Amino acid sequence: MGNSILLINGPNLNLLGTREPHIYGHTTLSELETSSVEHARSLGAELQVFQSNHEGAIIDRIQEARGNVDVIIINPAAYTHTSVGIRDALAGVDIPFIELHISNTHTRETFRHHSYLSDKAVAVIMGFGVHGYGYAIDHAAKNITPKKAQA
Ligand SMILES: O=C(O)[C@@H]1C=C(O)[C@@H](O)[C@H](O)C1
Repeated sequence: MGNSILLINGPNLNLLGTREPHIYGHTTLSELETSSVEHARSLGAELQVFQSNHEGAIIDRIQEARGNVDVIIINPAAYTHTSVGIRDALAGVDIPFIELHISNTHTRETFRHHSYLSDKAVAVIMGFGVHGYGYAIDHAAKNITPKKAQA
């Protein structure tokens, strides 16, 4: 069996498809999650999906991943720019993660230019729209060796 991947989407991404489609596109969260699971499976990997509008719920889900997830792909959405807690949770579980954004945050408001996560991420993917999720899954499935395998 290939890598176990956890995909986490943060606040307001449950509105994908109708939320500012000129920025985030017309794909719904359900469509995105379904295609992501199928894409991971085609690469021999297993993908779990999670979305929450609540910082603590995201932190709890990250903590639950310790010992049973090989790679995390996270679009923290607005919490990218505010959350030390999510940063600390990712560091605490010691699971490699890819930070993902649908938009190129550096072309947007200045408050979106800083991320509390990027310096700890294996990689940051942004600006490719929802196609970025496929790119992240490709890398997570094919190019990241689980830490347990490194021991
Ligand atoms: O592009 C994205 O996926 C990110 C999504 C959000 O909801 C914003 O708060 C971030 O600033 C950007």
